[in-house]
Amino acid sequence: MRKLKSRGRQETLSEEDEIKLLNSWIDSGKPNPAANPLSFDPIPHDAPVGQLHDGGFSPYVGSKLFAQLPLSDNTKRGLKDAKFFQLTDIQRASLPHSLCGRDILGAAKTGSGKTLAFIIPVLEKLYRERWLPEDGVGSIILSPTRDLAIQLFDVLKLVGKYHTFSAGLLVGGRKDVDSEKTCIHRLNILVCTPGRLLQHMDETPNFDCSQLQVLVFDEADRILDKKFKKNVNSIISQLPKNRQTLLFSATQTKSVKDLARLSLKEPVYLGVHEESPTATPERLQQMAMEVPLYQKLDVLWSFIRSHLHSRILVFLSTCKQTRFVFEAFKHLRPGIPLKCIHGRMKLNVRAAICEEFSEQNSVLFATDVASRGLDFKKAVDWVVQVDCPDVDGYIHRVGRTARYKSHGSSLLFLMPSEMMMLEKLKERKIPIHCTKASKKKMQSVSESMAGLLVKFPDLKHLAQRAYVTYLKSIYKHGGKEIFDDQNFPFNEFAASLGLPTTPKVRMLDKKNIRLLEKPSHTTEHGLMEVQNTELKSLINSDDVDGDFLQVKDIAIDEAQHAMKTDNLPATRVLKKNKLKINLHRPVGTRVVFDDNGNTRDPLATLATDNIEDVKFDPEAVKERFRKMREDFKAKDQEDKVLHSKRLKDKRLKEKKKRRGAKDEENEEKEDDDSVSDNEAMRPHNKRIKFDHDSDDSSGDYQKVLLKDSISVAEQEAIALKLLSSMH
Ligand SMILES: Nc1ncnc2c1ncn2[C@@H]1O[C@H](COP(=O)(O)OP(=O)(O)OP(=O)(O)O)[C@@H](O)[C@H]1O
Repeated sequence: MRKLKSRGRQETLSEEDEIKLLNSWIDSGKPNPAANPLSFDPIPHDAPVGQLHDGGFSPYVGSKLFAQLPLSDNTKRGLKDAKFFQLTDIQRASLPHSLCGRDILGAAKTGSGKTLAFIIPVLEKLYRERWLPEDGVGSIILSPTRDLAIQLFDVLKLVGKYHTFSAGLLVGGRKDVDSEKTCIHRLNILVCTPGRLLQHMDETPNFDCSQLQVLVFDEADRILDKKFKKNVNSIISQLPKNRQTLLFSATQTKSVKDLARLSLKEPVYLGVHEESPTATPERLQQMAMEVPLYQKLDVLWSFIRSHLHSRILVFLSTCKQTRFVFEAFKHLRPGIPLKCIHGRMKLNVRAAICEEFSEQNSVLFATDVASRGLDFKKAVDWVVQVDCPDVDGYIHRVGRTARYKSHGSSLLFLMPSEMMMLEKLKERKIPIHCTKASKKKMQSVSESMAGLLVKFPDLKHLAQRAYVTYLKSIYKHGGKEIFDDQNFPFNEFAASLGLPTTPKVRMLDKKNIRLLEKPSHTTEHGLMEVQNTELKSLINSDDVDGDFLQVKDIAIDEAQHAMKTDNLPATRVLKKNKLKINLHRPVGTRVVFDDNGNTRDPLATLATDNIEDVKFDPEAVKERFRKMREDFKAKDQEDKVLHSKRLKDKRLKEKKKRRGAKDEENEEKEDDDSVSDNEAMRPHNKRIKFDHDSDDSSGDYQKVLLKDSISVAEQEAIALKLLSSMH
């Protein structure tokens, strides 16, 4: 039984009654008696959630059912179809504010329903503004990953299915940019990743966001961090300031520096679980285990072998590691289906794999591409973290289990040098218990791995790359205390992957290049081979998860330098980094083009046109290009402003025209309706109209009219005549 507050009295309703009440409101097609979808009394910013403010009546603060909220029927029906009836904590706390148009900074545990907390206000805002497809972009929902964007788009389609807005999913990795360009101006709600949105802002001429009403950042702290900083700043600079901004995350940023660039207006901070004793879901059981690096695969294998009837999500830190462990374990056949997703896979393949993972008990090896926001259809039983992330990363990874009302467990492997992570987790109110692997159940796989690597050379290559990328990732992210290269067990780790020799790794950072660990075999050929493999893998890498993008340039410089000095075999250089040098033309010679755009021989040009050979001044050229770029940018900006103004005017005109037409139509309809109220009038009016307007006065209709117009006296006279003739 629960108590429901309503006008001046308290009703006690059972859960069943609440649902009945909800259904009756929805089915009756009438608005919720406690709500008017088109008007809102603003709630004071400091109104405590769950209480009436100012002693007065507020129908939605503290609402427990969606039916009690002042939502449009379209949204309510969408929610009902999706079987969303009761509000979660974050929905209950945020919707009353977001529906009033306030900016929100929402923080709530993973799996607590933050998605609906921003999808509903987006739909309602556009509904109340009577947004039409021709009005263009009314709302943008930004997601840090493509996979999460797809999921958000699905929820939007589910809940918004009775609305008439057009919505689009704009994410990288999809090749249909051109078809997006042709229809983007007709989309009202965009769910996108920052990169693709910016691409359209820069490249699509008729893409106009000047009317934007609501901007949403899901996983806001991630989108606002340095990886997306440039893109997000550019996006924000092109959006109108007069908009509503909603930010949600399980690890919300409160950094003034991060938020300042968003121009928020008196944002309401809602940390609904701040008073909770734990920062992670209460139904989540969390364990940590001390595992030396070289035993990680043995422990992971043994864990999988003893949980064959579970759905297990295993996080590793780089794409190569993920691929290697997946491929190697697949050959070893643990007795449960294995799958893997990482950033280098195609988007649709990743989506299909996630779908499959939801359908059957299996193990999914994943990089952090799956760590934020993903909501697998069926509950994940275990989240295993083979490599230790930072605390925020930990919260999001374990958040893939124990979602909404389900239970789940997690296991974190910590190397002896990482044990202080336990303290950091406890400081952030994350209850985690230490555990040990059962010796009886431990099985070693390194020997089998070594056999596999001999049999499958590709796998050996993958193992070497996994080794290199892992070391680089902990070197870059782990900090000195974790990565102590003097005592690091390089050889044992390589052996645990089944590698016969320890690859030599050059740690590259901006300042210095260090060689770590003497290789266990020293033939020059062997050494070269590994170095070159490593360079190649770095240069070719678009390994988003491995985070080696910064290293790329150095690696290329090195490769080029090495080619010059040491005569090392050539290493592939990225196309875009190749210097385009025209060998036939001396450097510093002016290039002259003829009217058709063809280059002319410089000497011939000198002879015929008497043009002086201009000395090449790189600084001057740079300066000229810089100026040209600035001019272009300014011009481009001007054009954009002009274009969006034109579009806006056009839209307003069309809207006015449409509304005018609609009003006329309504007036006509009203006229008609008022006429139809007086049934006797309609045929009469019509007839008169017909009679007077018609040229053809001899028609049937006229005859009927004539018949009708015989007077009573005439009728009597005719009747009398008939009677007398009968007698
Ligand atoms: N009001 C509700 N009633 C029933 N189920 C709900 C409700 N709100 C959300 N859910 C369900 O709870 C699950 C988690 O929701 P959601 O993905 O929005 O969580 P989240 O807080 O965004 O998680 P994360 O922080 O991991 O992104 C989903 O399966 C969703 O369908």
